Parts: sequence; structure tokens; C-alpha cells
Amino acid sequence: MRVHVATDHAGYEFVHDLADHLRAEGYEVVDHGPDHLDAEDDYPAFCIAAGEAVVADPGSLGVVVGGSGNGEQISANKVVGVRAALAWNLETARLARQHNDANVVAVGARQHSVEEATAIVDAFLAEPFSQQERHVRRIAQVGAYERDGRAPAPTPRPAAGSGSGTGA
Ligand SMILES: O=C[C@H](O)[C@H](O)[C@H](O)COP(=O)(O)O
Repeated sequence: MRVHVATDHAGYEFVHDLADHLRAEGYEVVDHGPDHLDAEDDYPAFCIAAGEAVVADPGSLGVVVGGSGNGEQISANKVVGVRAALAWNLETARLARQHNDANVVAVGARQHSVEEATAIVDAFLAEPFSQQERHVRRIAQVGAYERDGRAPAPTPRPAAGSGSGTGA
């Protein structure tokens, strides 16, 4: 599998170690920058480039890294077709794939040890989408809004006595 990675100065060192690790694991890594360490660089260009590459390369996944991962996630999500999730532990990494079919993971290099951040990325890349109907449906609703700008109708309240309400 091809993995498109991008970062900024806050994740520069980690992403280079991560790329070596992923290549050793058999992934093909494409680095979308930066190509040198500059403490004043800005993450959007790199993360948008990685997001565009993921969308143009079906079957690939993306990893965007910064200090928190927040700006990197926001940037990647501006690319039509990207579903970028901020993962902050193994479970959120796995759920991003299982439930959200996320195609990009964002990680905060300043929030984890190298080992922890690497394990989060590994968990994300290894996890398949569940293909469960309710998740497919919800992802399609987000995609339709992205495409047409039309918000989905809210889930209707269940009929009284149907047994699927909260009981409140
Ligand atoms: O959300 C953005 C990322 O966490 C950046 O990596 C972070 O804002 C960079 O911070 P600074 O410019 O203070 O190193």
C-alpha cells in the first residue's frame, strides 16, 4: 500500500523516522514535505498536497503530522474526498478506519512518545473499513453534502413503542 505523508516543523523529525519504519514494514511512502526543517514553515501546503495525492491514488492512505495534528487534519479535510481523522490513541485510530473509512490520519507529534505515535499510525494503516451499512450510509451523507452542499435530513424520531428510542 502507498502512504502519502506530510508534516511541518513540529513533526519533521518524527515523520522521517516514521517513513523509515513504514518502508521497513513494506509500505511505499511518498513524502509531500517539507523537504527541510524550517521552524517557521506552514503546514497547509504540505497537508493539502498529501490529501490531494490520496484522493488521486485510490487504495492509498495518508498520514499528516504536526504539533497537535489539528491544523493538519483541518487542512487535509479541505480536499474534496478526504476524510481525515485526528487519532490520539490506538482505539481512535482503529475506529477512524472501521467506522469512518478515514483515508487520512492526523497525529500530534508533540502529544505522544515516538513509540506511541508510531503505534497509532500502524493501527490506522492496518485496520480495514467495516463496510457496515450504517457507516456506509453516514459516510455517504457527508459525501453528498461535500458534493452538493445539501445537508442530510436529520434521522427521524422513532415511532412510539418501536423499541428503538432512548426510553426517556
Ligand atoms: O495545528 C497545528 C500544528 O499543531 C502545528 O504543528 C503547530 O501549530 C506549530 O506550532 P509552532 O509554530 O508554535 O511550532
